[in-house]
Amino acid sequence: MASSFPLYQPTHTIFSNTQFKGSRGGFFWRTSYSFGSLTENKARPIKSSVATSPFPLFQPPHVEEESSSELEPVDPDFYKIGYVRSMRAYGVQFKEGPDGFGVYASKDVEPLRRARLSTNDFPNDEVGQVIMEIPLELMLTISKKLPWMFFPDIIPLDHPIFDIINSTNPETDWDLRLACLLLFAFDCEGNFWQLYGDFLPSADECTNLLLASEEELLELQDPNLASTIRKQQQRALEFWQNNWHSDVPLKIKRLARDPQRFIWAVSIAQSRCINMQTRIGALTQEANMLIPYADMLNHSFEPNCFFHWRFKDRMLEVLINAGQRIRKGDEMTVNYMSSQKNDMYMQRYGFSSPVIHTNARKIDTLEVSLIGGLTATTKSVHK
Ligand SMILES: C[S@@+](CC[C@H](N)C(=O)[O-])C[C@H]1O[C@@H](n2cnc3c(N)ncnc32)[C@H](O)[C@@H]1O
Repeated sequence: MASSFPLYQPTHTIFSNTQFKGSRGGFFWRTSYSFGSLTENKARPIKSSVATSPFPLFQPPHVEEESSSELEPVDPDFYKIGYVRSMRAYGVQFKEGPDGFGVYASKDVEPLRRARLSTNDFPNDEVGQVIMEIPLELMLTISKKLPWMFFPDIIPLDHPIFDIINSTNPETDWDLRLACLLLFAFDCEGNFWQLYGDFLPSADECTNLLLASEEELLELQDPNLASTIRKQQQRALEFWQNNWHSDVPLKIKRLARDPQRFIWAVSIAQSRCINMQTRIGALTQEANMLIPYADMLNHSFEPNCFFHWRFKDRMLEVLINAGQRIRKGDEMTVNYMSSQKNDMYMQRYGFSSPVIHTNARKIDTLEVSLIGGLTATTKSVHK
């Protein structure tokens, strides 16, 4: 145990006022991302002014005139790496702004008259209501209950990371488990996450409070929250110390050579995990998932989008709420955790909102899962 271990100090954090006004009226504890900053965890490429050769099969959505100078279109490679693996994005662009990456409408969308629960029922002319489709193969998924399962099946049976994951409690240690999977995926030659990792927030960009220094925690207005975070930092550190000690084989060692790398992976898991019930064959199970592209959606208590798991072909789809009118340039948002307290948002995502809204529209929301992360919902709207 090394409780005095100095946690990673962000290089450019300005924290004197503890919490900062976010662009959506909420507050977050760090300054907004610095565009193009170089850090130990790879900086996220931003729009390059140099023309890139067009991708032969799919073109990233045409970059329209910016509605706000604050938003930077993301590097075309961000689309390409997903498109070649059957990710699809319709009528939206990914852009980088004050809250990091976000998803924005690239065209107006008129409201649908009625909601549908499955895009399998969608006639072609209504497919525009789906803004993203992400295949299971791209996700990092681990079941919440024993016997645990993960997908895709990237870990060889005899790999020691198996034992490390098996030593965890599936219900409470989902973040440690996902962090292990993520670090393993980064180490797998040719794995999609090696490429997608370039677009994840680095340690000094990620706003999850696990990455806060002691100095920063002392400035938090809520001492209980600070103490919760200290315990979580300690838990992650102890996990790394127990499993990444000097005798472990190189194939484990190289996944997280220092605790900062592991704690960064845990903070990515905490701030980007989506909980869903998935059905693979006859087996239905609750899973914690890192879902590329969908994890770029920012939060709103009045979201215009929601997630839907399409059982038939194992796709996550992101749909626009039926009845919702979208204007070109609007940000597409989901509700991360309805009915959760603000300190949970601060802890997990690094921002809080002055008001937690209940949705005023007449919507039935069936929450597939409520605990610990972005929640997949299916909705039906009353006429
Ligand atoms: C699931 S990620 C969303 C994508 C993220 N913006 C990015 O750049 O990767 C969650 C993180 O986005 C940011 N975020 C999402 N919604 C926000 C909001 N309403 N206000 C401020 N920050 C938000 C926070 O940094 C949060 O930890």
